[in-house]
Amino acid sequence: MLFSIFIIVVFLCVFYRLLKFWIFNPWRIHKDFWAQGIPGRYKPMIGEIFSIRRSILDDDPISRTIEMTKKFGSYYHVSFGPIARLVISDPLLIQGVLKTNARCYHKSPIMRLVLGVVLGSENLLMAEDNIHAQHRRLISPVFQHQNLNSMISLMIEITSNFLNKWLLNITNTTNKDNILIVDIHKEMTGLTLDIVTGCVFGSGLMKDEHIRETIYQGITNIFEDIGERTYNMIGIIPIINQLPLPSKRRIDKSKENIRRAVEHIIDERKKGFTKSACKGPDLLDLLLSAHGNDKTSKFTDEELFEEALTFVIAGHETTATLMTWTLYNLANNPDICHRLETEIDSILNDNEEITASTLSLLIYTELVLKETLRHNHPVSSLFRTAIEDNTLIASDGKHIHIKKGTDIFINLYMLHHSEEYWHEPFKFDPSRFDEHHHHYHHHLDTYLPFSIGPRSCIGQNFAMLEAKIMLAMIIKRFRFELIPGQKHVPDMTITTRPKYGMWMKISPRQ
Ligand code: HEM
Repeated sequence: MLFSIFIIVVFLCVFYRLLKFWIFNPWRIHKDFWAQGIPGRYKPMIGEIFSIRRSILDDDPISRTIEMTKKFGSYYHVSFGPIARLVISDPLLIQGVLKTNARCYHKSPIMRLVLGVVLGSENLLMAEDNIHAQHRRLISPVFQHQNLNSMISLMIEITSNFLNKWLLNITNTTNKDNILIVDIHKEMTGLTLDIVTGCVFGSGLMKDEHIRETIYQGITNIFEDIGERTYNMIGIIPIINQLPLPSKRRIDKSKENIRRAVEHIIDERKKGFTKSACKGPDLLDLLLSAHGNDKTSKFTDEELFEEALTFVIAGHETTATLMTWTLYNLANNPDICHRLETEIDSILNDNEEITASTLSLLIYTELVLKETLRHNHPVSSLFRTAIEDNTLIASDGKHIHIKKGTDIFINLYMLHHSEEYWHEPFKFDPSRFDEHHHHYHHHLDTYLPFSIGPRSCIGQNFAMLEAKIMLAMIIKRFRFELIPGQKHVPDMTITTRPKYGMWMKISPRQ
């Protein structure tokens, strides 16, 4: 009897929680937005899932976001499944969430559910509040210029070896046309993974082909599964998200393999069996020696593992996506490509000796990367959730009261393509970032490729350094052409990588 009552109570509790999650909470938030005169629409239970899914199946995710912004403006409320969210592309609102009111926001549960299965919660990307602040303090010095500069030679060496392989394939005697046809995104992902793992793990990774393969394969598989799990909703519904379905089991297995490999690397380094492959300490050395002012707070083994993996996960797809779209833009804009070639030819010598000062001369190269970071931003949206009630102010002066539990979708794509802030926003034009030419002098932050505030990208200087080196070396040696008849669809799930790859014809320049 007692047992039956217990079962009924448990059942009612679960039922109530589900109702609250699916119906009461989102309804409360939407009602509040309507009362404040904020435009939007609410479809109970499913929200926008089907319309988003349709736009993905139709290979046109961008039109949807443009249409919604045209219809509702730079802030509006919708739902994603059971999650009520405010979509914002207004720069002042974005600044409020990421900077001014940052303490009222956490990363959204969606992100936690999607990436948390891989990364855990004790790392810079996922941790919150005090733990995040402590990790950020420990890690910030790791990315100082002096440390980054000592990584340049390794970045060059890895890129050079990589490009030599292309050349070898092209000059292969069986290759009569002297060209190579590749999925450039896959190539760039391989290259950025080589660079980031080289800079994090050093010789420990490079000397062991098995470990390297485990990490590469594991990360590739995990990325595929989490993308899929977001859109069939399995990955974003609590409890269901933990069920041992095939995708979850695959993720767990890959994660376990990666964990063993990375723990092995860390262990070897601690014992002094391996060392940095950079001129100075690598990221693992720097993590191992990071400590607070009191010299006592150091990372635990679990934290070390998670932070090292975070660098690899946060650092490779993003940079690869930047490279892919940069080459795409260059292939579509021969004049810009020609100007870039001229700059690179005049600054780089044939021995590929690149130093920090050579890099500082590659000004147009930087503009091309900056414009791609605007036009084809690798991270097109950021997700937050309000952990307490707070008020945001939009650039039109409107005060918006945000209820605790509201999800915020920061639409960086629309911010970077707003006609209000950018002249011809859909045109690829690196010169818009040229100090001498640019015509915008607004006080608002309208360009946020690396986000802003206490959670902005800690690897941004690393990423720009790496991208500049890769682009300069690639353009110095090769020319690119898009294979006609392809669809170029940005997959907007995690990064804007091209959904169907990016097939290009590569030929040597000299
Ligand atoms: C072009 C390349 C890159 C882009 C566009 C990019 C962009 C971003 C953005 C927008 C965020 C904020 C995410 C959020 O708030 O949810 C972020 C965070 C982060 N990024 Fe990057 N990133 C890039 C490369 C890298 C690299 C190379 C590394 C490491 C080596 C890295 C490490 C991180 C970390 C650890 C965070 C979390 C910081 C925190 O929450 O304190 N990123 N990145």
